Amino acid sequence: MKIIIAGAGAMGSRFGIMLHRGGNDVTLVDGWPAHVDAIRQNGLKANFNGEDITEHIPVMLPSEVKGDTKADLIILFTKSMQLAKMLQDVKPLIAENTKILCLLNGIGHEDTIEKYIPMENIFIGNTMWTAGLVGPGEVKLFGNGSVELQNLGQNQEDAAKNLAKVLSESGLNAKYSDNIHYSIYRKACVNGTMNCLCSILDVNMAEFGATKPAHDIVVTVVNEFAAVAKHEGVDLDIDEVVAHVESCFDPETIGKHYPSMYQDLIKNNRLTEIDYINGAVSRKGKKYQIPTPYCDLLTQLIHCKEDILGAK
Ligand SMILES: NC(=O)C1=CN([C@@H]2O[C@H](COP(=O)(O)OP(=O)(O)OC[C@H]3O[C@@H](n4cnc5c(N)ncnc54)[C@H](OP(=O)(O)O)[C@@H]3O)[C@@H](O)[C@H]2O)C=CC1
Ligand SMILES: CC(C)(CO)C(=O)C(=O)O
Repeated sequence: MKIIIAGAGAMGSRFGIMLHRGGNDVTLVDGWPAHVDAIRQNGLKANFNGEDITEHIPVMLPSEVKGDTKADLIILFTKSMQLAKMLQDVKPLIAENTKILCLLNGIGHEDTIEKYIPMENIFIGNTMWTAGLVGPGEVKLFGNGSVELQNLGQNQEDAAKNLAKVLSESGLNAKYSDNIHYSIYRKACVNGTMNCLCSILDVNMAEFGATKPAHDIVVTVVNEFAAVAKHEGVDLDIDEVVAHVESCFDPETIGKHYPSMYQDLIKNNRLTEIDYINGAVSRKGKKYQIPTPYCDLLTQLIHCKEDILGAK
């Protein structure tokens, strides 16, 4: 399958490497010139579960995208703030049947994608895989993960199941979800706790989980997400979601991971996706007249930290 990874940072590199090793025709598109140059010159280097590997995958800057070969599948892996621009940049690669799969963290990305792509070609989901950029052209990949996805358009269920099969054949452990908005809110609860709290407290997920107040904070934040989700027809099972969030504390699985927001803000002084996670819940809370004090404060604290660190 001809697959374009649109946004080949940490996660795009993971998916690119695994799909390429799985025999797919993969091309990376990324806007960071130093990263693109390094991949071109030396291949994409990864420490993959302890083993050092180099994968030689074609790579382009968005400005180099041409429409000579169309993609069967484009997997979006930008940061939320870069999504609209990337959709414009990859337009020449999109044919009538090109499927678009969005696995970004955050809530409501379909509202952006719908402006560029016909509904029948949009597939949305989320992933529990992790990845870290070590530097240009180099990533660190460890642990296990999974993907859930679903079609947005009608009568596209078989296509969604086929996409899950293609990903799973490359070891990405993907499954079709018959209620992806539930899965997205459930995953957003992980990010709405782990990402901001690890960034504010300067810890990994296992270290946060080992603190006494961790459980109470997780329960309160999940309740705020659930109250808002209910207004959108998504009825979260709060105990199950709390258990899912707390499964991230396990140092034997992904507990030693520093969430992507930590990598952005603390490691690289880059702006964060907070407005698409806790910030989205705060905005929706105001709209539905539901108090979301923890999400409001966590959003503001992350914005304070962005200002203090001069994040760009
Ligand atoms: N990392 C993780 O473990 C996980 C991340 N996610 C989600 O996946 C999506 C992609 O995240 P992730 O792969 O972590 O994003 P990255 O920050 O690793 O990459 C995203 C883009 O940011 C730019 N970039 C990254 N680092 C630098 C740098 N130091 N200097 C200049 N540009 C840089 C690059 O594009 P450009 O230059 O064009 O800006 C890159 O394509 C997000 O929605 C995230 O929340 C989901 C699960 C786990
Ligand atoms: C790995 C995980 C689940 C941690 O919150 C994540 O999605 C991220 O790092 O952004």
